[in-house]
Amino acid sequence: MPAECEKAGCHRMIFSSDIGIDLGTASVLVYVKGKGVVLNEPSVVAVDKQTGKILSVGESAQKMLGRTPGNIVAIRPMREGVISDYEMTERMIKEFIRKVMGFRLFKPNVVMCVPSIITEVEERAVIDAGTQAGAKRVFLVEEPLAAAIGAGIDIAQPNGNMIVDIGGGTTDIAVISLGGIVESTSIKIAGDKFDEAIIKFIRRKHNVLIGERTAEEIKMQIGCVYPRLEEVSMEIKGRCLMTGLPRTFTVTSTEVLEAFEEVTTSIVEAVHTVLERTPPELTGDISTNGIVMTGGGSLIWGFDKLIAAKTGIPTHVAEEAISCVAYGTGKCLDQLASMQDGTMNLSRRRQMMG
Ligand SMILES: Nc1ncnc2c1ncn2[C@@H]1O[C@H](COP(=O)(O)OP(=O)(O)OP(=O)(O)O)[C@@H](O)[C@H]1O
Repeated sequence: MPAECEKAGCHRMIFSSDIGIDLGTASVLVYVKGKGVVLNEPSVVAVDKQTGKILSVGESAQKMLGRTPGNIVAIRPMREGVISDYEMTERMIKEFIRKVMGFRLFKPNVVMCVPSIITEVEERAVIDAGTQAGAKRVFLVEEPLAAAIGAGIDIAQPNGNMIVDIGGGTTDIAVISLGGIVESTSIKIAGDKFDEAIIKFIRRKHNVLIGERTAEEIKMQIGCVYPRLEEVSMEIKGRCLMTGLPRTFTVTSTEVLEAFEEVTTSIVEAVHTVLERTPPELTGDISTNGIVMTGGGSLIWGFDKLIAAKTGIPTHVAEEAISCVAYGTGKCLDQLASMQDGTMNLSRRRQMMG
């Protein structure tokens, strides 16, 4: 809605755009009302250690990870779904808000998502980082709820749906009915742990050290959590631990499947735990509706097949799995517009004045 500028003597009309932010361990997505998802960048900040000056944020900062000279550090300020470096997170959000909104007289309302199980202190840190970064008010929504909304599930119905959202730092599993979370868990095992598993496996089996980015590439290109019909392989480069020299060698999808086993088992066990705690009526609904997977981690080859095989419940990966949470925060913005009494119609909500 256009609003008149409140500055004395100014009668320009200002358009205030509220925004939704998926503040993730691996990436930040920003949804602007009326425009959709307008930013999707890695959660990385590059800083000059001597001056404290931010050199770059997002895509360009990620290119520096592991490649910086002594005076520059490239930091991932979010770890395992929560803020690990408060100041850097705040500055990163500020930069992303500036990027999508440019100069504005009015501060935007911001809907941000958080894992379904976090402490009050961690929640408070997200709200503070958002307000310090320039939000008028920050509203929090649990990630699996936002993911379900973004995946197109009508969460308001008295009908059980299960969401498995595998991000970079956390996997959130939730059963949703009547607009709220009935059962859920959040484990700190997700995309990053798959990368670590590849690094460890290659060091043990091939005596070669590879970096995080190479591990992520392997995961995306040939990784799998369920046996592929045909084995695929890729040539990679690393540093031989015996000679200290560069070495090129081949890794196969069967090897990666083996490397992933422990991480995959933890996620499947968490899904089982939530299903076991779910009331029988809702379990019946879930077996009819199927399990919906979201988040970048769900794109590892065969995840839907694996969950379906281990639970006996049809499972599918949502379209635009990585953007579901951001779309969900966007749809929550519409609820903000229809708010009469300053509260959001979400199962658990917090709001703070900036
Ligand atoms: N095509 C793909 N195949 C496999 N993994 C992928 C793919 N695309 C992204 N990922 C992985 O998904 C993870 C990031 O997912 P996403 O952006 O949903 O997480 P996030 O929201 O940043 O994290 P969190 O919700 O845990 O805070 C990363 O580990 C990334 O490597």
